[in-house]
Amino acid sequence: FLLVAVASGAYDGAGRQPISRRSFPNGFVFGTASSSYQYEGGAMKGGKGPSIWDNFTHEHPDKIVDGSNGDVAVDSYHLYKEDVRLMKDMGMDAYRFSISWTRILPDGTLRGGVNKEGIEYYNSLINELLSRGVQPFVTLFHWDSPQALEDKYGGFLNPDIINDYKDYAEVCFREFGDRVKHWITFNEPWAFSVAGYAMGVLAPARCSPWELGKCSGGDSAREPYTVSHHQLLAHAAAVKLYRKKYKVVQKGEIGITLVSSWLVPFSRSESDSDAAKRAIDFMLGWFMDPLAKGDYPLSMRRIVRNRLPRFTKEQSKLVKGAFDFIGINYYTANYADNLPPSNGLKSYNTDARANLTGVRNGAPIGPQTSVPWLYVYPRGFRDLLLYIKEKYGNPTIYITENGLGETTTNTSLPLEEALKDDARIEYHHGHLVALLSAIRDGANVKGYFAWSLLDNFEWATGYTVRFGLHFVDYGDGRKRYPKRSAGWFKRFLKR
Ligand SMILES: OC[C@@H]1[C@@H](O)[C@H](O)[C@@H](O)c2nnnn21
Repeated sequence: FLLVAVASGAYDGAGRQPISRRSFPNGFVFGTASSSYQYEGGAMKGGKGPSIWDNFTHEHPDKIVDGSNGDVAVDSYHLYKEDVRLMKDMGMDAYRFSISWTRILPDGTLRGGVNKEGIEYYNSLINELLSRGVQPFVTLFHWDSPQALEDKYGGFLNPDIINDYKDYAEVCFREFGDRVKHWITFNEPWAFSVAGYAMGVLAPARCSPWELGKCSGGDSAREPYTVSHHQLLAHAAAVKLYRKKYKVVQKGEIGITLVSSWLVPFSRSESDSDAAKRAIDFMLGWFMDPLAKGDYPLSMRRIVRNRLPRFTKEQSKLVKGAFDFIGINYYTANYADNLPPSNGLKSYNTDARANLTGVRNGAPIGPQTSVPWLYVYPRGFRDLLLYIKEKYGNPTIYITENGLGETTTNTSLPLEEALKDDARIEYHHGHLVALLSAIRDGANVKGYFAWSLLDNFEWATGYTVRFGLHFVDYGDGRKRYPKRSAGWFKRFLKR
């Protein structure tokens, strides 16, 4: 068996369970993932309008660990052909990237005009992918909403954005839908709402004054719920449009990407078990319940009460079933420790009454990493996927992100050292084994995208955290160098 495994290239000689593309069902899609603000650069080039991330990084460089921004990022705006070559060289089947709303509609609205250079850039990228046999999976919104709409009516705080988002989506369906067959409307509405409006640490950095972001404006008790509600309604409007006007001819599929950690009760007590259930409702159920059942989870209704928006009958029908697939981003797991009800200040951050921690009595839930929130816990990947299977009727799933980052402030590390990312190989191997186990137990997963093809702009930690299968030399023209993990994937993907 070992000889066969070695011969097939599956066994990488490191004592790991042999696994390769051939372990997965026929037609299973392997890819890498990226996003426009983190990769493209060309932030003011080619007719692109400013996004809230251009505004946030330039107005508040102090809120980014290294004071950096995505003006150039990893310059995929100019180097995308090299990127496609790298993913092809690994043997990847697909590439998940996002379109910048303001590269298509610079002031966010159709009335403001379509930017032809933006259309041209994405046509070039899509055509380059297809010419190399790589399928495009396109995310329409990965947090970089138009600054003009923020200024005009408060962005996602205002229901007006639903129509502007639908118009933007239609331009993309019309211009690219003949070649793009997999659409993701939103990336992680949870992260956009919580980091942007409850904690206030990511754009547009709104929150109650006592919260982490020490924001100048916002309300952590209400705005996260309003913004999530509008993302769900905008998502449903785009799905309805795609199904009504484009799906029959273009024959593509459309879904949404959600993120969830796996939550393990801190103790065997019933209160901690309930805390874990509440915590997953407040992170995943917030979106999966409306999409699968037409309303928010009962646990949220009971706690958040009149701060939680209501769906009209019409809206509930629009949202329920508004997906052909669900994208799942999985990275890590936490213990959930019950918190007693408090009469203190209200905030999304405390509503679930669950203290989330990676450590229990001094022992981490899994190996810690140099990224504070990321503990390695592949078991949670399997458990989360089987939880979704049981609770939500086994929807079709793509794993749209899974990956390991490391914090590297030491810029003088020799290049050959920087390429030795055995921990990343271990991480992906462990999670692919867990994924295979969930699939063998019936989870309906059709693909897996590693985050990320390249090191890139990691939001509030700027360029100090690297998630790439390829090292990017920020000191030398953003040159790309395959790390050991790229070589591992090449062997794993060999047909
Ligand atoms: O932090 C690493 C990555 C980010 O770079 C992605 O933009 C985001 O979709 C995400 N969600 N969870 N983890 N991630």
